[in-house]
Amino acid sequence: MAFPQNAINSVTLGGIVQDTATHQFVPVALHRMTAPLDLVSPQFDPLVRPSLAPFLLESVPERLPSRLPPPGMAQLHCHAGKFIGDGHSSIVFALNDVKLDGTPPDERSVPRLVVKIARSNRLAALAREAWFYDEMECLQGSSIARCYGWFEVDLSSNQIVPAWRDHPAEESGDYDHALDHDATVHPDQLKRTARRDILSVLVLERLGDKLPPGRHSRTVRKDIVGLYEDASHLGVGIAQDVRRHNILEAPHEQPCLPSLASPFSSRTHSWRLVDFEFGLKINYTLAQFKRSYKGHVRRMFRDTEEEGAGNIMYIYPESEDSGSE
Ligand SMILES: Nc1ncnc2c1ncn2[C@@H]1O[C@H](COP(=O)(O)OP(=O)(O)OP(=O)(O)O)[C@@H](O)[C@H]1O
Repeated sequence: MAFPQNAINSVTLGGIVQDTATHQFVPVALHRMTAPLDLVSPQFDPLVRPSLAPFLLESVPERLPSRLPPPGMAQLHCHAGKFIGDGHSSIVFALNDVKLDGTPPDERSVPRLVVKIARSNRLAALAREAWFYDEMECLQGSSIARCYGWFEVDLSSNQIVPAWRDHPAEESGDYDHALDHDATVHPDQLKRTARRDILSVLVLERLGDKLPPGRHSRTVRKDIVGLYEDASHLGVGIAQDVRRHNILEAPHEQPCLPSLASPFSSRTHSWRLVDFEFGLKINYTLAQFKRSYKGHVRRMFRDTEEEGAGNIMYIYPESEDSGSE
């Protein structure tokens, strides 16, 4: 039986929140959040000269209607397990002991899951990412991970999240740079930047390994370029964050769901994208998107190859190159 991405209404999550008095981990109940449609303000580059017509659309493409059924009321019970990875904004754990409405889920319809936990000072970034998962619903399961929802709970004064301390961000600045990507910052987002007492998470399908360092075949390169191309069809640019850490293998460890064909290219990808907090919704034509992501993807493959050859960790320079492959 199908288990749609909006079937879960609440999450009871163990292994993340600790009681400061007893030092015991306590389960917490998170409720489903809905990102308002205007949470992310689209960028609009005006078509000031006819010569810009190949690059700019007259308006930003509207969100495609959702194909999901009405939201469900399922309760997910789970426990945070192995640490999988982290970044500027979040910490990701595998989910274990998953139960839906009290029973283990049907493995044919519910994949292995992860929980992506916002750092206490990156609540706005996670909200932005949740918005992009909604915006790209038709790519979930083909070019991006399936997202089973955005959930939150207010923490009480005697609750802490040890993961925030145990997996600190590399840079300690408090400012949430995800907000730089909005022309107008939504009032909800401004409120979120002032809070430090919310546990905010995304529940995502668990994908495979990151794109490894080394030289990649033409087939892999084409597959990955196709992921960015798919997002462009929705007016979504994610070229700002092209890094091999955000390109993960499509899942193949059971239980997992089959990869779907891209609704735009009909190709079934072997790779998927994650991490959309720096996404842009913008009035670019496909040609302009291609100009923007191709250079970033080419540079990412070049760095990945050099990293494989010499174990060099690349710090990306500010300047961008672009052009066709
Ligand atoms: N759905 C997933 N399945 C498996 N691993 C994942 C998944 N999502 C994220 N990860 C792992 O967790 C790491 C951190 O996730 P992500 O890059 O989304 O975090 P972030 O804090 O938004 O990162 P950034 O530093 O780019 O802002 C990823 O590099 C990846 O290894």
